[in-house]
Amino acid sequence: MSIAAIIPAAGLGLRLGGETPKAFREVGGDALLVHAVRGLKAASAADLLCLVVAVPPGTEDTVTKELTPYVGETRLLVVAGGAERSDSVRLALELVPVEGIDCILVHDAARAFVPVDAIERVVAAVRAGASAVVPAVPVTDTIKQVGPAGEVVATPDRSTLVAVQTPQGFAPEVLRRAHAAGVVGATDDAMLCEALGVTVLTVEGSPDAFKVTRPQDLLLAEALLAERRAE
Ligand SMILES: Nc1ccn([C@@H]2O[C@H](COP(=O)(O)OP(=O)(O)OP(=O)(O)O)[C@@H](O)[C@H]2O)c(=O)n1
Ligand SMILES: C[C@](O)(CO)[C@H](O)COP(=O)(O)O
Repeated sequence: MSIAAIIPAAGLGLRLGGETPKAFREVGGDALLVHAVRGLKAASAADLLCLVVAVPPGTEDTVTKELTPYVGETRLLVVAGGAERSDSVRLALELVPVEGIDCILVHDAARAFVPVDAIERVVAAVRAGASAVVPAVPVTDTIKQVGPAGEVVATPDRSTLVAVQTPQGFAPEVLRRAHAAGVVGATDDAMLCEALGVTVLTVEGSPDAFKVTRPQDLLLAEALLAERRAE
């Protein structure tokens, strides 16, 4: 059995700013999307049967050409993404083969620097029988729940909170059912599974799997990459 991976990379990156869609912004001379593909390939090697990337409409051919040198034997499919992240994942999921896959990973292009061992923990947990797996890290801020006027309503116990990252891993049948259910407003794929009553398991994530979201995240990404290249 093999792995399939979906990379939602169709976002505009409005919080990051700039003219170029976020997945195509470069760090250390390569696009975030290229870094994300390299990470998945490094973690799953020959096991990665198929990679489906959702991109801004109109960029499919360019992205196919740019990613082909990085995928080796893995089958690469590039599809136009949708209005929301979950639409992009759903459109990509439609292209994932049904036969021969025991784990589907969904991985943000924006979390381009996730370490190989974090990816491997997700895959191992799915292969050990979990239906849905998310990498998680402890929350370092105090989190407040607020009301409509910004007033604090509650302070959840921080020891019960985690921040979740990608890649998120799924048993293929569960991810397909979750996306078919038509839930709107989900900000990750695990949330769609939770809506079905599926138990979502957490495994240890990594601070390096931060999501490039705002301009200062690019500075962090450059520093992280320079450190890795110096090792
Ligand atoms: N319609 C969308 C929106 C987001 N994404 C992808 O989902 C991941 C996480 O989304 P986020 O970091 O929020 O990216 P953007 O939507 O691009 O950011 P912003 O909200 O600042 O515009 C990114 O890899 C992004 O490209 C996508 O494929 N399709
Ligand atoms: C999927 C995700 O990266 C998990 O933390 C996150 O939910 C994406 O959220 P965004 O606001 O669309 O970046």
